[in-house]
Amino acid sequence: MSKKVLVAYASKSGATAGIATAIGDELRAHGHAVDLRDVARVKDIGSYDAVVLGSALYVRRWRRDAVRFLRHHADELRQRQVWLFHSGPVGPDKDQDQAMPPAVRHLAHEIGATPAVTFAGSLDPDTAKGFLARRLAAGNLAGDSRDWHKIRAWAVDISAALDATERSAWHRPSGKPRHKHPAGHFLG
Ligand SMILES: Cc1cc2nc3c(=O)[nH]c(=O)nc-3n(C[C@H](O)[C@H](O)[C@H](O)COP(=O)(O)O)c2cc1C
Repeated sequence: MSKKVLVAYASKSGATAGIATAIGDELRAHGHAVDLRDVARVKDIGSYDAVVLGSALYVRRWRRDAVRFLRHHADELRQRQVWLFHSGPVGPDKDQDQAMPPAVRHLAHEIGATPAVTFAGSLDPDTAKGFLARRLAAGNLAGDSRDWHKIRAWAVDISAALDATERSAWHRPSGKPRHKHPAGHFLG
């Protein structure tokens, strides 16, 4: 059954936005209605059945707009299926899973989401913003490490979980947070 999905991202130099676009495309290809948005522009999530949120990692932190979104919409997110990802590692460490920043881990627990999936990122000398980014992009971290196969496979798993679940099953008017994704062990 088709679901309405918000795919939101917090991206400084475009790599995470590209990952979110690929996820949105895959969900659409599987019949879901997708809104792809910069998270800073999302005001209302009331019309969505599910939310996919991704942030770039900078100095082990999520972008502020993504954390703000989780905090601001925590009550509504708790009533929905939510998947989180972050985009970060580049260069020799591109395959290393990254820990969720403590604030994000806390919020993810609050809303009952499984831990964020790590996707390798991209550091492009042409789009790097800021002195430090440009310096790093001039060294051996430069390049696009995004693994489109892994990203699309994750989106396919999300689509399958959406298909398998009636929205009403996620509505929890009250009570303590609990894990919502029975399939979370292979999604997270
Ligand atoms: C100054 C700086 C700090 C970074 N810190 C981290 C980090 O702590 N962990 C990580 O995995 N990647 C880190 N990265 C890599 C970025 O997360 C990666 O380039 C990402 O894909 C950028 O996403 P964006 O283009 O959407 O902003 C850092 C990059 C820069 C330039």
